Amino acid sequence: MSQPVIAVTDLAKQYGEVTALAGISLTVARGAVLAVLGHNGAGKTTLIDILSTRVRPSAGTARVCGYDVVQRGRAVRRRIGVTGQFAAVDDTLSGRGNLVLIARLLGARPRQALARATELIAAFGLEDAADRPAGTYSGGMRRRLDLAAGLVGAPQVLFLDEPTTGLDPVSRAGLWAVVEDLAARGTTVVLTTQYLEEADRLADHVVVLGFGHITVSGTPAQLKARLGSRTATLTFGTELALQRAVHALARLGLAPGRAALVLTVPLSGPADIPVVVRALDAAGAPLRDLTVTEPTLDDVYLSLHRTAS
Ligand SMILES: Nc1ncnc2c1ncn2[C@@H]1O[C@H](COP(=O)(O)OP(=O)(O)OP(=O)(O)O)[C@@H](O)[C@H]1O
Repeated sequence: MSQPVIAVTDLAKQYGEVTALAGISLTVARGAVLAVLGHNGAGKTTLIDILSTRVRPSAGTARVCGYDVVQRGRAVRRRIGVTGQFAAVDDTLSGRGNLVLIARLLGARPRQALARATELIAAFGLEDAADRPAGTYSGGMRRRLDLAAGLVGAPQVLFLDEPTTGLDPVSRAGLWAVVEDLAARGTTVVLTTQYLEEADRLADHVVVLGFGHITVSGTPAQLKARLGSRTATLTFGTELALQRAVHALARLGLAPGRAALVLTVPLSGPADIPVVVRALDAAGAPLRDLTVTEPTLDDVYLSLHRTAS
């Protein structure tokens, strides 16, 4: 296996009495997308700040692109992009002007700089406003420009701290497409998010932080399989059929939830569906409809919170 692009070992950060990170270890492979989830104050931003060399760890080590973030900060900074928080946008320049300027500062020729700016403007849906001063942009447009600015240099590793907070659904989808495209081309992405849908959609690996510890870690599918359960929604044509079904399910040890002529039953494995259907048939409780819902990461997250509290 090739070297991980990010390797974190026993990383800890203490702010006075506050333990922001309590000694975490993780690795991220090239081109992978890691989503870091967690409650407010869980340590997500601290992790990003250490990996992007803004904050020094109190203990442990972190390497990005093979370079230690403390010893070789400059080498790390040359290879990463950090969007959102400190991308500087000049209000007097147009959106396009800002992006061209950054590209030029990063060493691109005028024509390349303009091409890169135009590509990013299109990716973030800023075409209509591209030639207006950035100072006239709405909050959401400004945020999109900030994100585009962080991507100008085509970094090897991109850190996105809550990248889509405050974006409308169209802009969010635009950002997701950009992240997917970058990862497909080999850029490693670490993002923090409050949106489980975002982690589910983008991430190869999810780490949930709780009070500075890794509470759970795995692929979105593994987390859902481990902590969520599938639910069967059974719809009946008559009250009689439903009553029979309730008794038949009770004999299987299942306690369904009920609303009108609909029962919802948590399932623990694939074999449960045929078992349930056969039991209902045998009880003379014909089904009008059956749907099975997979757990979402939201379910997983809520279940973790319930366990923690
Ligand atoms: N500069 C600082 N000085 C003192 N305490 C800090 C500092 N930065 C972070 N902390 C504390 O460290 C803990 C972790 O904060 P961090 O910002 O990493 O959490 P987070 O998971 O990003 O939270 P949020 O979702 O609210 O952004 C919190 O208790 C926070 O108050």
